[in-house]
Amino acid sequence: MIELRLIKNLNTPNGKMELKIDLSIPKGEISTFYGESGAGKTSTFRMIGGLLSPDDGHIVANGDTWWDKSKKINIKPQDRKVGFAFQDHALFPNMTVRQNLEYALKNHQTKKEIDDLLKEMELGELQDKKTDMLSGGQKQRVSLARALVQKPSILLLDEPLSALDNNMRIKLQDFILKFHKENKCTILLISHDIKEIVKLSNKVYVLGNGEIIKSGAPSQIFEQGRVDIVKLEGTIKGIQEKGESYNVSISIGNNTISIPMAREDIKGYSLGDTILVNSKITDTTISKKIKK
Ligand SMILES: Nc1ncnc2c1ncn2[C@@H]1O[C@H](COP(=O)(O)OP(=O)(O)OP(=O)(O)O)[C@@H](O)[C@H]1O
Repeated sequence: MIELRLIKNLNTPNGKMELKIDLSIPKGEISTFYGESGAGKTSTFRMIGGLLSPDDGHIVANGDTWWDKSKKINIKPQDRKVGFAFQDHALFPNMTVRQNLEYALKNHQTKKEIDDLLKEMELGELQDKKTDMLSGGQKQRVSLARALVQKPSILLLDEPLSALDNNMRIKLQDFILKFHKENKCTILLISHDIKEIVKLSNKVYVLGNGEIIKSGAPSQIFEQGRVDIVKLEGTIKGIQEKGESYNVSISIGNNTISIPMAREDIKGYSLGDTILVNSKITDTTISKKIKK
């Protein structure tokens, strides 16, 4: 659990904005911050990471106080058990990809952990390249890899996949889910991509003008806006007869949704099938996945 009570006066192009966050973020989940540009998402993450000082409040992460105005506590960024991938990447430009990752290794960790990460994130071929030679998307992948090296219990990911092509983006979304499952860490994500948010998040906090204006499960948040969610890949986890129709539960990344289906529509589908979930969350159908 991360307890956040943050007050910070920010200077925006439209004048002063008071960022005011009062939240308890559940442990072990993926929670996403979503909202208009300039709402204060990155500033919130920078305060959790210790890169920006709040004006008032406290930050308590899994029982450890990282910052508390009244108790005069301010733990250094490197002593907070947090990994972060920020939009500016903050890589060492004159070091290679591998050296950037090795720099983050803790004493007890072995170089094999870097090898595994390079392989999983398809960075092997780039490992000896200096990071200032890389494209924006490649830098973004290195920055994400570096955040994961120490297997931190809390990860702050500020639009970690925004510069990637669709294929790589989907691969790394799956990798983030796998990493989350294996390490049981708490992930805080900033994303503008609704498909990505629905796939990855347990909970969404919508930030507007420095305050949380809405929070809930992704389906609740995006249902209200009737946002198109086209073609998300899922797996059939359950088919339950309910009178004349069926309830089909489908896992999509970190979420499970349940949709009603008529007897004739369910023919040809079985447990474990990988399917595509089409259209709006509020009006969902499924279709066969075409094998490439
Ligand atoms: N150290 C600071 N002191 C004062 N104001 C700041 C500081 N850092 C950022 N700001 C201002 O705070 C506002 C919110 O910025 P922030 O980057 O947190 O928003 P955001 O929601 O992450 O936006 P985006 O989605 O565009 O990244 C901006 O107008 C920014 O100029």
